[in-house]
Amino acid sequence: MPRLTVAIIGGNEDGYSIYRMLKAVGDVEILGVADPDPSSPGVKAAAADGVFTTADYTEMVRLPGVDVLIEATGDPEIQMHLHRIKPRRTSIMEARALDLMLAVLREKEKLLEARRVQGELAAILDSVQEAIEVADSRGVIKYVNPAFTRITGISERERIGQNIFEASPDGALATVLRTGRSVVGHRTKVGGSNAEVVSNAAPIFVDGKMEGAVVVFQHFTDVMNLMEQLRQSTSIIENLSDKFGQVTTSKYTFADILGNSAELRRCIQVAERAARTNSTVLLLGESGTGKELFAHAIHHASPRRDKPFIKVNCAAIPDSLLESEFFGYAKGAFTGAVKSKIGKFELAHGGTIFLDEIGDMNLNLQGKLLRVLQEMEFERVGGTQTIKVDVRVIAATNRNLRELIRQGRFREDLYYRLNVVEITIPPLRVRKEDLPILINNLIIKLNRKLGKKVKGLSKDAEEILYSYDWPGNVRELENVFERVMVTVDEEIFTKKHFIQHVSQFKASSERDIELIPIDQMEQLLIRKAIAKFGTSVEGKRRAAQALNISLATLYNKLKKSRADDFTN
Ligand SMILES: Nc1ncnc2c1ncn2[C@@H]1O[C@H](COP(=O)(O)OP(=O)(O)OP(=O)(O)O)[C@@H](O)[C@H]1O
Repeated sequence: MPRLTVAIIGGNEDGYSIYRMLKAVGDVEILGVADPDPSSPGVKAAAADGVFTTADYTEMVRLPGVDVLIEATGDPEIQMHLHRIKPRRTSIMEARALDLMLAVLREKEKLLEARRVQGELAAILDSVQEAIEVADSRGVIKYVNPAFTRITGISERERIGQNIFEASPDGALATVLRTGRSVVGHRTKVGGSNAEVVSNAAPIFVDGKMEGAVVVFQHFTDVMNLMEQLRQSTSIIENLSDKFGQVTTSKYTFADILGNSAELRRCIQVAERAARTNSTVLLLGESGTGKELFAHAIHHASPRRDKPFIKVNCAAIPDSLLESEFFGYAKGAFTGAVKSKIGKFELAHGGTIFLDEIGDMNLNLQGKLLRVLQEMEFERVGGTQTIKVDVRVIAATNRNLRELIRQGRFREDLYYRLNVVEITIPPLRVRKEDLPILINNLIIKLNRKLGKKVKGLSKDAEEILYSYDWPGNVRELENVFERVMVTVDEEIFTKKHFIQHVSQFKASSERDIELIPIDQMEQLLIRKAIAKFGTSVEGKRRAAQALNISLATLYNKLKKSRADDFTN
């Protein structure tokens, strides 16, 4: 088809617009653009495209073979002049006609854009995995994609043109057209096929009027498979994040155990030797002597050091929860078990489990623990799958296990299982030569922590500290120093500071107290501490600290005294 040749006079906005649009029209050739201003957008665009440009519009008239001169300046004088000088075969399109032409061209451009978008959409809809079906407001099916045919076995030719109210009257699409409301997760059989699907459908509104509806669906088994995969992934993630939050490792090494007394050195020696093996260790000793410190150090010096070190305080967890704490529970094991939970033995796999206050565990659980120690396998509470673990066990207690066995409160067989290596850490009162190094270290540590400059102790302070029996052992020593260092702002501590801040010293050295049975005295002190600090968990923690006993021991004593009024 012969090309229509045009020349544009005027490179301003109008000239530029028409230049751009004509450029996009296939069968029009632009021969030149004229404008006295070389920086006008029309002239610049033409020059960039290699199209002839000039400042003199009369040159356009002389261009050989030009069919149409487009006059875009709007200047009547130029228009008249052009009419006079143009060759006969050349037409002139004037500025007024331009608007009409531009409008027509813009419409064409929009149409082309719409076709392009339609093409792209069709390509997308053709490639999605879910089936798509569209019907107009009367229910006439207008579109189905290839996935529709793949899932239902119904071809596009068969389906398009049918009415959805006849083809699938109970389906999501018909429901949406009937109600005007979206449908989510609708499970149905596609009419005319055996495909069971899960669909989502929504109305299509144009200018507030429902023009039709669209449904997207998947094969039911695909959805079920996806849900199963999702469920499995969620459970893996939950387990991992559960585990991540709970796994701990050892915090102390043998270097953190201070003291040069022969008694303590002997314990350290045995513990170091035991660390190199997998043997179960039973740590005995009064409260605050450093049993937990030893457990950390043993794990740290063992080949398991990079694996978890998991502590379970058997006295702090109610009997009813201890079993699931140890072994975890399966989903649905009891009301409230909405998901499964990993237990401490599983968490400790590859590493060490530290069973603190083992003497406080109930007999029933002692039996279960014995089985795990023997076989290293167990089931989660409410679960059926046997879980095998490789865990090194360190147990500790400040109770007299032999006495508990005699009373029938501790299983003898468990005792022998646990005490493969038995280490009894001596109380501080029998190794007072460890006091200087412990005190020095405490002062350095607390100076740093509290921003103080304490240098040491006066002679009389040393005397009183050395003459005291430290029933709460190293923990008590730590608490006494922290209390004094928080409240006293002096570089050298004297006897008076300790007497003032440590009621036990007053009791033993300055005041006569009435003699009453020890257990009654203990209850009195516990009542006093609870009354002072309150019955909240934090209050109990502070009470235990003031009494120089562990929180677990406090709970125990509360339990034993049946002092229900103390407990929450
Ligand atoms: N030899 C030691 N050197 C340095 N610090 C020690 C030593 N012994 C104990 N401690 C410190 O004393 C505090 C109490 O120690 P730990 O908790 O290990 O005692 P425990 O015997 O496990 O007590 P409980 O039986 O009450 O649980 C801790 O802060 C610990 O770091």
